[in-house]
Amino acid sequence: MTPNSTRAAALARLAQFLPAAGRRYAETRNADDGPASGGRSNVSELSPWLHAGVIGEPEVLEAVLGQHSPRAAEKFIAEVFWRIYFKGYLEQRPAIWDDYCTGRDGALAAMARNAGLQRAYAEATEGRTGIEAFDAWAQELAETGYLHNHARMWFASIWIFTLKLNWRLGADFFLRHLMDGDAASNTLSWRWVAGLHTKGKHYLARADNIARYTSGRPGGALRADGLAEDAEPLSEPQDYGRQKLDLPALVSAGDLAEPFALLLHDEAAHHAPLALPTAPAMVVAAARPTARSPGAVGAVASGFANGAVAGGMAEAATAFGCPATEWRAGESLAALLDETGVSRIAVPYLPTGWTRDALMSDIAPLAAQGRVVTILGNLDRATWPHAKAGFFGVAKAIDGVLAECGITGGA
Ligand SMILES: Cc1cc2nc3c(=O)[nH]c(=O)nc-3n(C[C@H](O)[C@H](O)[C@H](O)COP(=O)(O)OP(=O)(O)OC[C@H]3O[C@@H](n4cnc5c(N)ncnc54)[C@H](O)[C@@H]3O)c2cc1C
Repeated sequence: MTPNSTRAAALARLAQFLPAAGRRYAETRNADDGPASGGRSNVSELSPWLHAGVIGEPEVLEAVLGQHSPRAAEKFIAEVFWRIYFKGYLEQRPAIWDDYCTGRDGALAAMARNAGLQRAYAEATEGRTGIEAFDAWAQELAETGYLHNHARMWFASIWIFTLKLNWRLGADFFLRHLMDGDAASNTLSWRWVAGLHTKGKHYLARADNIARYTSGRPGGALRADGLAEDAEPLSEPQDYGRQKLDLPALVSAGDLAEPFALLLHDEAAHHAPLALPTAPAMVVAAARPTARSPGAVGAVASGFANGAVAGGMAEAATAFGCPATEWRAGESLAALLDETGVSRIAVPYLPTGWTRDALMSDIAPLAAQGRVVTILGNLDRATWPHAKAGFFGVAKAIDGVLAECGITGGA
């Protein structure tokens, strides 16, 4: 069953998790206790809604700071900023995404010519490697569309260093199945595990660590025999230079004075986090989960994305009392707008990744005609300039950014 992608479900989950977002999170977040029908108790599981823009980071941080001191919530706040950091980092090095796509396509083509690789890939993705922990996570991912952060690190490490499979194929497997599949967090986390993000510093999974942090699973601790324990980090010839951020201007009510359409997409599926200064004359909804990969996208991940965008479209139409229409893949956005008689369109910022790749060729000509108003949230705008290199640059800016954005928890 596809989990409920509505904003009401996101807000309910936030409310349920809030009491645990302080010291409890800091102390227990590393444990992978397995899926739980009422939700895990030590991590928020908010990532699918955050990725889809059904709920926004500012409101999550505001709610957490409303219940916990900045000190007690420090760990949780930092994790939310990791998401924003990765986005800002990729925005300044978009070639990493382009090279990932090219490398993934090359790896898929190489696999199509190699029966041994096909077998190894099938064993890994179907959970038949014989490494108990890895196999459990492969199946859990396909069934639930979610993995705990620690499980993602161990899984990626075993994929790269023990099974010696191409990291891009693993990143692609994640994107095809994670409800929260995100071009920035996923690509850069796989690169981090491989030793490519922080050059020369890789993450090696260890059986004792896995057993310790999976001991709370219903079936007991997971075994992971035969892991590569002294593999070298991966390396690559490229050195990705940083390009200047080119952020859109702040949007004022004047920019949206004329009738405009609001675009909702895979990474901004709900109008509420956008806090529009004026109401749109119509809503246009574009869900493109199949653009995540040339391969088949899992039913749970695509169901969540399609549900989030369709639900967001219906809720926006009701909230603004305006018509709504779907913009399907292959249709012309310009033609769709011409039919409705609305000339301008407000587009929530399309970060580097497949959503931008899938939609931008239609949006760019409209932008060149001055018909597009791009909306970028204040928190991203304030944080991204700090995402120049390592996370440290963002970590030390967190207090200032929160103050600048007025995120105080009501204090
Ligand atoms: C190999 C690998 C691939 C990953 N792929 C993705 C991905 O495609 N999409 C994605 O959203 N996250 C990804 N992550 C990061 C992280 O694992 C998930 O964000 C987190 O597990 C989501 O669960 P949660 O909502 O319960 O997190 P919580 O622990 O409750 O954290 C709250 C929020 O903070 C953010 N967050 C937490 N940890 C991280 C992190 N390490 N990096 C970035 N953001 C973080 C998420 O938005 C999360 O919802 C990946 C990590 C690894 C190691």
